[in-house]
Amino acid sequence: MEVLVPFAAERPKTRLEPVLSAEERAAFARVMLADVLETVTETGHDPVVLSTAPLEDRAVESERLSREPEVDPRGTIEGIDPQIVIDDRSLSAAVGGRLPGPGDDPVAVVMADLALVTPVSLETLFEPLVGDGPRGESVPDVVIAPGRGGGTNALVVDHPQFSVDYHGASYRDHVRIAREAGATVESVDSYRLGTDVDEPADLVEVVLHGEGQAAAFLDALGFDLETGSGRVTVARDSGPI
Ligand SMILES: Nc1nc2c(ncn2[C@@H]2O[C@H](COP(=O)(O)OP(=O)(O)OP(=O)(O)O)[C@@H](O)[C@H]2O)c(=O)[nH]1
Ligand SMILES: C[C@H](OP(=O)(O)O)C(=O)O
Repeated sequence: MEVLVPFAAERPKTRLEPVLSAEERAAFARVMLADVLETVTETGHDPVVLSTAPLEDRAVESERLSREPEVDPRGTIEGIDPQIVIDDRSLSAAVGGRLPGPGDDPVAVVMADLALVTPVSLETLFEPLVGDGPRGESVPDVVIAPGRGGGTNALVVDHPQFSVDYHGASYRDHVRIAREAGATVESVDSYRLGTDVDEPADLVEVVLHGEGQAAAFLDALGFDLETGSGRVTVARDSGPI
């Protein structure tokens, strides 16, 4: 099964602008990508990065980041060597171009900003379609991991008529598209798969529960929890550089 990891290499993570500089956002996106690629590999699948631009071109020259020996701002993916496909079309067009046709193997799509993803959580996505359990009529054609806020954080597709329409309330759109295509859908109930890192508030989850390079990256930049009478937030020990 092909596991696609879409990646916006240019100007990524704009919604983190209140807490990270443009260079830090680019580096953080790369580090989260590295965590996702490592996790996909640990499940026994070979990830394919579907990137808007070559990754080599994204220089990261942050003075502060270069002073952090613990953190590689490009993300360490030693020994993984993922296939990288460049496609500068929109997200939906690029992913849609690689979905399975009649008779093809299933294709999975796992977003690059799932900084909490673990092999166990990813298996809950893969299991219904490509797991070792008994095959039967209950095997779904499409498995979806919804993201908080209406998005689609991960998918496995085994139906030739299914298509993608990302952005907005794409979870609802994908359920509708599947039904209209005559495909059966299963939804995955997972905190880790449901947590994509879009906004400053999402960094709380990474600081609290992250186990990979993304959590180490935030720690190196001085992020920590800020607790008070209201909801927990994050703060960093200096402003963006
Ligand atoms: N290949 C490809 N991947 C994309 C594109 N847009 C977003 N992605 C990836 O899709 C996933 C979800 O992206 P979003 O959170 O919607 O967008 P983002 O660019 O990461 O962040 P924002 O700028 O804050 O919207 C991430 O893995 C992105 O890297 C695109 O146009 N092409
Ligand atoms: C791509 C988009 O991601 P979000 O903006 O919801 O993180 C979606 O899941 O449709």
